[in-house]
Amino acid sequence: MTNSSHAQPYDLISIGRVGVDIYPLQDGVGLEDVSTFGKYLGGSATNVAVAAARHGRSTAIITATGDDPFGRFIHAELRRLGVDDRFVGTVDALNTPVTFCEIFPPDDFPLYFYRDPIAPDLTLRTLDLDLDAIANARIFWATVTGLSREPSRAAHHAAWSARNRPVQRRAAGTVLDLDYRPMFWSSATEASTQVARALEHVTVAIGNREECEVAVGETEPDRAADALLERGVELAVVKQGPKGVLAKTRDERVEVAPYFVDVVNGLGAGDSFGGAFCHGLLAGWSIERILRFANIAGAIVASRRECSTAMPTTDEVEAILTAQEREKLDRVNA
Ligand SMILES: Nc1ncnc2c1ncn2[C@@H]1O[C@H](COP(=O)(O)OP(=O)(O)O)[C@@H](O)[C@H]1O
Ligand SMILES: O=C(O)C[C@@H](O)[C@H](O)C(=O)COP(=O)(O)O
Repeated sequence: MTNSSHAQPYDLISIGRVGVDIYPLQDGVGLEDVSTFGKYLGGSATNVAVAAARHGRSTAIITATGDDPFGRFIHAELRRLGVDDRFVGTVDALNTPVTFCEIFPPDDFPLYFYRDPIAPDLTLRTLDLDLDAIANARIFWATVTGLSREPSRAAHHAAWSARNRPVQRRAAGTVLDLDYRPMFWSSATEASTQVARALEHVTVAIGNREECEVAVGETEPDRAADALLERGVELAVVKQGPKGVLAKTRDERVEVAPYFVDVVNGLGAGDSFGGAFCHGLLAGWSIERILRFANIAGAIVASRRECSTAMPTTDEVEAILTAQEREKLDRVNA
């Protein structure tokens, strides 16, 4: 996987989990009582690439599957959803991971990951990476799960070195999704240690309140954002599910209220938020506009069952933004 033949730098390259989400078609019951399931492309980093592709961005995912029918499904879905699959490796000896969830709206969506003995995406090595493509990508998105095991952890650090090397400082558009899934770690303390090392290399950190606690020991959004800025990131984003989102830079604080929806399945909202956030960053929007757009994109996915195929188009999000602005104007003029 060296010497990318992709002529233009990608808008977004993400690295991390891929799998098949096997989600119940019944709500409010445990997996023991579910009778039918849907099959969807999944994995947090993959979902982010799909989300950005839905906004017209050129994206690729660095990951790996097993050599099996689910692996072939993943390649086909990536291509169908507009994500370049050239950096998706195949590990013969491992199965493609599958992920089940339970759906107890509005706020309980337990996940069951089947990634034993190890997921192919955690076996990624530095020599599997196209470091030129990573260095040139306008945004490089990584998640904390990729730091949970070697050789994936070393590969992530090699990727950050490739981006930061020419000028010996953090390259713009280097994002760490604080995504913390406790089942992938021996302890929260070990995760905190690895997140601290990673935060030395990135310019943007995004996480929910629980993830901020693992990252910097804070759950209160303002304090969490401040602590992330103290670690040297330029932009810290604290997602708060149905309570909206806060972002801070050294000179700016922006908070956006939630866009209310009837929640079907909250899983994937953060990934939709992430892909939409990257679209806004690439477009050069103000932080406020980025957050308002991404907030709606996240809420839309919370109102749908699945993740990857639920990602909204730009037009869907813009239509809601326009309606919100019209309502605001009507209120002012009333
Ligand atoms: N129930 C919801 N209602 C409205 N917006 C939501 C809801 N859940 C998520 N969102 C939007 O999506 C963003 C990301 O969701 P969140 O659940 O905080 O992330 P994660 O899935 O990473 O935990 C939130 O900051 C918010 O903008
Ligand atoms: O992330 C996974 O491996 C499973 C995902 O496909 C799942 O949809 C999910 O949990 C999404 O994560 P979130 O956006 O942080 O809720």
